[in-house]
Amino acid sequence: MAAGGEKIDYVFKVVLIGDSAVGKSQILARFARNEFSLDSKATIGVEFQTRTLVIQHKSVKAQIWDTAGQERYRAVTSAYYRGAVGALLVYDVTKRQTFDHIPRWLEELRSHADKNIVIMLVGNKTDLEDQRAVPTEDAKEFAEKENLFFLETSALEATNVEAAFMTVLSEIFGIVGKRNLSAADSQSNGSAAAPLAGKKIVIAGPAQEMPKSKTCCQSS
Ligand SMILES: Nc1nc2c(ncn2[C@@H]2O[C@H](COP(=O)(O)OP(=O)(O)OP(=O)(O)O)[C@@H](O)[C@H]2O)c(=O)[nH]1
Repeated sequence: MAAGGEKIDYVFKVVLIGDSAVGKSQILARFARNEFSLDSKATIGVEFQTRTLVIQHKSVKAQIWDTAGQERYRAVTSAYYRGAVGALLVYDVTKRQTFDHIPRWLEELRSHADKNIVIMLVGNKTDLEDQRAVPTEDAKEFAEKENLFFLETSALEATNVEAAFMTVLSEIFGIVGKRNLSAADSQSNGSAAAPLAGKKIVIAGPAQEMPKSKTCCQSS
């Protein structure tokens, strides 16, 4: 649930990548609005949606970016990955080719995104079990080898979509939390975020910490 809409502690940018028609837009629709559409149109360019959640009493705005799997509709790659702290690398469990292309997507991700980006491999459309072409074990093995999180989902049945995002966001939260702790340790005045106060969100490094707003600090 959104934390009242007024106070955001963190904004985490997460990108969705994978071949066309694996279900990226529907995974996003399920997570952001709890919606699903069977006649989903191919994405052209880039879109994003947000959802605000609470993780360990902090309000986290997940900004999820979705782009076209089709090469001709893809936007400038480096801009898409800039500032991303998490990624869902999606294939369709009923289409072997979409899984075979995963190493290419991973390579693109690793060459454009921050090296500490948290990556989740996602096998979507598990509701079509009778058409399965990618055994769970194959994907699990690949994920272990490449050090990725792994889950199978169904955007249609709302299976594991929440878990996929929550795993990535919680992991990012853990990393950012640790980093902020060490930043506070190294600054004797402990005011690491103070120079940003009152300004717009600054995309600096892989994660963004929101400055505390006036409303937040006066009322608390
Ligand atoms: N059965 C089933 N169909 C799904 C699921 N997720 C998506 N689809 C369908 O698969 C088709 C493609 O879904 P999209 O979400 O548009 O795929 P995409 O990866 O965003 O495609 P691009 O925008 O071209 O990159 C649509 O017809 C969806 O309704 C799922 O979990 N189960």
